Amino acid sequence: MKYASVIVDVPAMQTDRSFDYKIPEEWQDFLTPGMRVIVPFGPRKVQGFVVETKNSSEFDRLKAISECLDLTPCLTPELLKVGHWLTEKTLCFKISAFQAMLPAAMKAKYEKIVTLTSDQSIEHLSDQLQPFFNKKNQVDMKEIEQDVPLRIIQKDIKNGYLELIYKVKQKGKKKKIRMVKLNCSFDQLAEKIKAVNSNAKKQLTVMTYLKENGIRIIPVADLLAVTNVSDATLKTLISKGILVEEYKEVYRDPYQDRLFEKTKALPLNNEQQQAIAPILSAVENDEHHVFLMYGVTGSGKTEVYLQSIEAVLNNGKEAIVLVPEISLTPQMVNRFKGRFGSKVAVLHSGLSTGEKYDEWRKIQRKEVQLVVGARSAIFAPFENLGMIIIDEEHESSYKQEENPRYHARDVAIYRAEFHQCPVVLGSATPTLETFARAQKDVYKLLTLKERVNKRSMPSVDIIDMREELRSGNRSMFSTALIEKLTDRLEKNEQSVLFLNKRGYSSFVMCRDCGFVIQCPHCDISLTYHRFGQQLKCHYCGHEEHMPNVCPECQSEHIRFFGTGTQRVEEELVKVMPEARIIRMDVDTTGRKGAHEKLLSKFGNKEADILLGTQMIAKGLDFPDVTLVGVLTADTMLHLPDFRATEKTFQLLTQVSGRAGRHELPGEVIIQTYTPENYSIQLASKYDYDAFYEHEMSLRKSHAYPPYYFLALVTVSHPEITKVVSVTDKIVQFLRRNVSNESKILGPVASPIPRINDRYRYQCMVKYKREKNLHETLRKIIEHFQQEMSSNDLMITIDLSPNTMM
Ligand SMILES: Nc1ncnc2c1ncn2[C@@H]1O[C@H](COP(=O)(O)OP(=O)(O)OP(=O)(O)O)[C@@H](O)[C@H]1O
Ligand SMILES: [Zn+2]
Ligand SMILES: [Zn+2]
Repeated sequence: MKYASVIVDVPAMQTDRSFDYKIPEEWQDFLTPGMRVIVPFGPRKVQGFVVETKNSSEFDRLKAISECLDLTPCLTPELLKVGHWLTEKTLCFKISAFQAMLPAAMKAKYEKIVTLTSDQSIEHLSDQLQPFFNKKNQVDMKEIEQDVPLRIIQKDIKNGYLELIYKVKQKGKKKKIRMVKLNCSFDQLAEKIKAVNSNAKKQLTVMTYLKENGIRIIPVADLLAVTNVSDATLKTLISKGILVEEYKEVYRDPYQDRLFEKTKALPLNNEQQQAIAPILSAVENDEHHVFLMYGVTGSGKTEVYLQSIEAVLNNGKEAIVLVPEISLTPQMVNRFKGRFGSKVAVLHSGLSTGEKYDEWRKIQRKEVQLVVGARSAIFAPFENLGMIIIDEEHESSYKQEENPRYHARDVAIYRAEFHQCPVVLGSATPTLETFARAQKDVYKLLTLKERVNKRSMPSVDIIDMREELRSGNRSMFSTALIEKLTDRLEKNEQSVLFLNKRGYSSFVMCRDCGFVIQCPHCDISLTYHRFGQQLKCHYCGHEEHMPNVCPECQSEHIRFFGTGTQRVEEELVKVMPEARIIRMDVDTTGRKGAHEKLLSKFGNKEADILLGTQMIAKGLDFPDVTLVGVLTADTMLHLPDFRATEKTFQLLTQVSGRAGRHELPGEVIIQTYTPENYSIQLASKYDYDAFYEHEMSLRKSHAYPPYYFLALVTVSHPEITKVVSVTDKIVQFLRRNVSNESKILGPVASPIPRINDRYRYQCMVKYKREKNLHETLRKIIEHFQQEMSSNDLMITIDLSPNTMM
């Protein structure tokens, strides 16, 4: 008898371990760890992951596995290890860790389909399977399962003749394209052409086209386009039996119809050569090191990545490149596709569930060797990893803000250790944590001090907006900014205007009584969206219509405050009516592909000014951009977050880096109400080193990372008294169980004290060494387990909190 240990999909403390099941006879040969199964669990049947198979079990009276969901493991042995580690590291349930590593398609409802890998495969199929594929190349798994044992199907999958795929039940998603196929030989076609009535010109056109070009099968859309006939003509040919219709599954590659200009490795300059040498040596010798490539904007970091990857692929290994979601622009993707073509899979949240699954399958089937993607691409199921690159290492989006609360950088280092390969972290403004490690030689520091071709960094002017106001300028643009924008317009150069929206929204306030409209469920003001005159809550999604009068005092003087991009655009049109403006924000980029269209319009110089939010801060590389304006530099400075200054510094540096990247020199204007703030001052001088020193001393005196580690416990419940008493108990328990060296802050209300009608309290542990902290935190969860499942209590623990919100 064989047994399987299974982690079941019941996310709770009591079930957060593996359970043993019997493996039915017919599946014993092929059931391997990493496959998903359905098992009886109490009165129900649940999904689970097989984590181990074995010949004996210490338990008796075991139930048997009811169903196998995979015929190929969806998690490699290494990823299973990563899952266990994630559980330890982030205190999440094992099942959450495993599920986080799979594409969404495999968590949704789906049908299982078995398909032939190619037309020739049918000849090699087992006798029992052949009949299913005589007429079609895709068969529902349910049909086959009834007659053919799974191990026979699995054998043909292993041999590469069949593939099992999951088809997500999705509405309106196109995953097949309509094709027409010739239903006779070319000789027969020639006969038919002679026989056709010469009045049927359109039919003749189609038939002749197919014959002369030797085409047997073609997408309908293409055929219609080249022959200029209508669908009705094809229908006639189909009804005559000359053509047959067929739907063919295609990879939903969103970049498929773009052509990539092939690029070649550029000769590296001196600094680049010095930076790449140790990386290449690690690749050659299969050594695990973490490199920090600290290079100013435009210093050619990406070129170094590309050539390092080339070495990895030449070595027969695979690579993962993480880039922040918002800089995963077509421009960025093109740089990788241009160099590595079809060896690249791209994973980002703009793809549909099906598209993501297609890209993931390319990795699993070893059809690609390189993945470029956002955070979750770190779980790409490569088995022969040769390098992991994290571009813009400092980006906060690398941390997942829901369970499992992991940081992609930690996962990268863990995986790279396993594969004995290098990790390259790149940034012009590394996080203090990372830079501190590089200073201590835990990470190897590689420095690119100069821009490519010794181009100078753009010069930065800080404009004090309070001065502007005093001298009578009440608009949102300083005199200097307007002057420079006008100058660029005259010279036919381009400008980028950046509006820092984070932590700053357009709220609605009554000018008479000062009443601010708040979300009825959360203690936060609603954000005004001009589109549809709606007020929205960014935390719970609540929406309401903009009122005409103040709900408090009935005054009509109720207005929205704050500067949305739309407002800026309107104001800008007033002062510079002749400028062509492209606005990029959530409203203009909501539709799929819109982002890309707007950027390529700007790239083609169909506009003079690109106006946008965070979205335009990164990765953009346009040769004619010579001016960058930051409208309000300080909106983020005042967030209740110890990283607020660091984030401001990073953002200002990134934005400034968009100007003067090619032949033309660049200029930057930073408008601010707090010009004396050191992060603004030092960003304007590109002085990361001084910023690092200054910020480190503050972190030290306030006991924040990187000097201390943090653990944040957040408690929420619909009743405030409950929240307070639970948080209080937690704090007391922590005090009894951590060392004197550690500091415990709280209980206090969270910076947003109520979300979605739930009150929120928190406490924080600051510690240097605390061997038993995980253990202690686990005990807390265990203690409240009962109330968490029955009494609507929620406790979340974040062991690397990014924000304090
Ligand atoms: N060795 C080289 N010779 C000539 N041009 C180069 C070289 N390396 C990079 N470049 C070019 O210089 C420009 C800036 O390089 P790249 O985008 O790689 O810099 P980066 O450091 O990644 O920038 P950022 O972090 O600001 O996005 C690009 O247009 C790139 O093609
Ligand atoms: Zn009022
Ligand atoms: Zn709300």
